[in-house]
Amino acid sequence: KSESRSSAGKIAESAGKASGSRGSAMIDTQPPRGTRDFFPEDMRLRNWLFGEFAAVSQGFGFEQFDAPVLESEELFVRKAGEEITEQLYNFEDKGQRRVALRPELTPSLARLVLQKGKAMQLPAKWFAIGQCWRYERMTRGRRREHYQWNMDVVGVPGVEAEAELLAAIVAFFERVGLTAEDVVLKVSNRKVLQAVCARYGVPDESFARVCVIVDKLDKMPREKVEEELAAIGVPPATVDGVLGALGLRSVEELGALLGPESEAVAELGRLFELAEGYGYKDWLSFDPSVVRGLAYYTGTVFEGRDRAGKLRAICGGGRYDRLLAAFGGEAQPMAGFGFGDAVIVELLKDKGILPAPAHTVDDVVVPLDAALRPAASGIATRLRRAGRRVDLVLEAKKMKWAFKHAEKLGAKRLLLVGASEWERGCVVVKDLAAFEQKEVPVAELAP
Ligand SMILES: CC(=O)Nc1cnc2ccccc2c1
Repeated sequence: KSESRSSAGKIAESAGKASGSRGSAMIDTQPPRGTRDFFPEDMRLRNWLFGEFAAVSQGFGFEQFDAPVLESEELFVRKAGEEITEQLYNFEDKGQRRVALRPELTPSLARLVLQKGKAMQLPAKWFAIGQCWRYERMTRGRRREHYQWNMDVVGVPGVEAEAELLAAIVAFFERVGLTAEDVVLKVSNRKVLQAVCARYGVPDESFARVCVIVDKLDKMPREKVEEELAAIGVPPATVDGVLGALGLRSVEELGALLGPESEAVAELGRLFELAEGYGYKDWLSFDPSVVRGLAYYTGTVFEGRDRAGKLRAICGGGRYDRLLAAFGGEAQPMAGFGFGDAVIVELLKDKGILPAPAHTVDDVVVPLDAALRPAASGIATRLRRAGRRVDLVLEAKKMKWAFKHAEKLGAKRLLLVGASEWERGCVVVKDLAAFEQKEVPVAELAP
């Protein structure tokens, strides 16, 4: 120990010479590119947001899970040209293993369900709040990490699962003060595209890629989308048919196009009927242009958007019944959504309803002389055991300083431990809200 200390001492000493009074040359204090630090005031907002996510999830009877942010790369290797897999934050670790920082939580959920196997109690309703990563070229300058709230239902084949998930999203928006005038949940079903593709003879194995490409329609010019579709063998006539279906304006029109026995029509109709029952129908809008960019969706798809159309999707999700099979497991119906921590904050800011949670404590305790510090520490312990948030002043301070300090902290009470009162087994309690001051026996301190 002393050996390494002295060598560290030597390094510090030599560096000291190099850069004057400071120990060594200043490190770069910024976080890695595309990532964020959470100072206490940022952490208070994040804890508030995650608290709302968790409260809604628990209100719906969902159980929380988590998995490592580091996963085997194979979980995310999909051949559908998704942005999320093209920007995988992947590398080879020191054991020559191909690993990746998770870009989403759903594959980890699937892995846990497969790991649990027969022991899974179905239906399962699980939620998670986890950091997800992507590696974007510097050019875009976009963030490389965000936190995502996920809720998923495993083992329910009917759209009752999606209806429940949409209800949870609406419950969240209502909790944070947003209304159906601010936000719309756009709903569609990939079986629309599937039926149209089948009608035009698009091979099944191209379906996921078609969805990923068509999802880019609102992000790039139509010609570019047509080019990408042609590049995977979807001829222009088919592109017109496919894109035509995305322009439908009602479930009725959809029925006319796909016929009354279409599964998509039945599922969407049932979903809107359930939405009516929940009481959130006003939040929904059938929008066949909603495809979502994840390859594994197989049925219902949805996304939350600000009605002003200023922001990117707030959240998104859908049904993905084939993911477990794709991982070599027994197929189970699954549906879920992801809800990022970035766009929602933008929206709340725009609406002027972003909370600013303050740091506060209940009590400030200060010994009025050094000899009474042990007594003051005991007072703090007593109050903390009673559940009070206590700021114990750790250095010798005058009353005036303590008073200002307590005011700054927004404390409810200032407790002064002074010699004469202590001899009587009391402390002075200043009630900072009622501007009252009284002498209180220690035993009566915890309110
Ligand atoms: C608006 C935003 O920060 N989006 C974002 C940021 N980081 C990510 C990281 C992985 C996957 C998706 C991501 C999405």
